[in-house]
Amino acid sequence: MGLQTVFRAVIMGAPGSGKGTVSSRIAQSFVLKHLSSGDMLRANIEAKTDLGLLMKSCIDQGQLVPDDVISRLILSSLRGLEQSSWLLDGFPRTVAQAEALDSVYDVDSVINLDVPFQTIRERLTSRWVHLPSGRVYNIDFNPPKKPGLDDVTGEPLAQRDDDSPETVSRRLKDYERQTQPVLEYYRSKGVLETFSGTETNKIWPHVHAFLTRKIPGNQQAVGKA
Ligand SMILES: Nc1nc2c(ncn2[C@@H]2O[C@H](COP(=O)(O)OP(=O)(O)O)[C@@H](O)[C@H]2O)c(=O)[nH]1
Ligand SMILES: Nc1ncnc2c1ncn2[C@@H]1O[C@H](COP(=O)(O)OP(=O)(O)O)[C@@H](O)[C@H]1O
Repeated sequence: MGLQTVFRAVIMGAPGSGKGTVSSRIAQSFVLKHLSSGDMLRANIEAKTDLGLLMKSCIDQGQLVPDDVISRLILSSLRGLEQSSWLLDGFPRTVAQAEALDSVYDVDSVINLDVPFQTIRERLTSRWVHLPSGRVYNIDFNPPKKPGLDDVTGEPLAQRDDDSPETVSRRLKDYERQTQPVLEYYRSKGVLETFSGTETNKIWPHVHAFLTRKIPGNQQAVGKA
């Protein structure tokens, strides 16, 4: 073991709690690889891969995809990243997934974004995404520079099929039933760190301070906070 080691983290929170938004800030401030399960699944749908075609209706309806499918996808993406720090966003979402991850890697920290469901319902109906990159916008919070277009590529933004109010309700219910037990799982391992609030801009400084303590100095991007 060298002096500097890698840092392996998971970011958790209900759909719409800000995982993607906070993850992109983390990826700007620290040297680590951000892997989003939702982005990977949507990329498969866009590219019409066998996996994407198989999973599309499941995802559009707001249902979780089967544990073995997502576990295989994520664990294979982590292969080759043994020497890198990483942040998993959207995985694990069930205890079975957490156990699958655990069988291969120890997780150093789990960042839990705790945001009231009412706040989330309001946010998700005004979420717009650039599907190819996963960049996420919000009409109120972080609107694109040009309405309806991605800031970087200028390509059109889309609303997610699973962000309709009914589907959001279903996703929040599934979150309580299937994902909250994962928080207990990590709490019992002593790696859970919860950040509560209704605004990402207020939560973010606490996440940043926490990671600054946790992440080896050579993996902190200079001049960015
Ligand atoms: N109004 C408001 N919207 C936010 C805030 N933080 C994130 N959002 C938006 O809420 C939506 C959900 O955030 P996202 O990061 O995609 O959450 P995820 O589903 O947990 O990955 C997106 O449209 C974000 O732009 C906030 O503090 N206030
Ligand atoms: N770990 C996972 N297990 C099962 N399904 C997943 C997982 N990650 C993503 N999905 C599928 O992709 C959808 C979108 O996920 P994600 O982009 O993380 O959205 P959000 O956090 O906004 O719910 C989920 O509703 C689910 O259908």
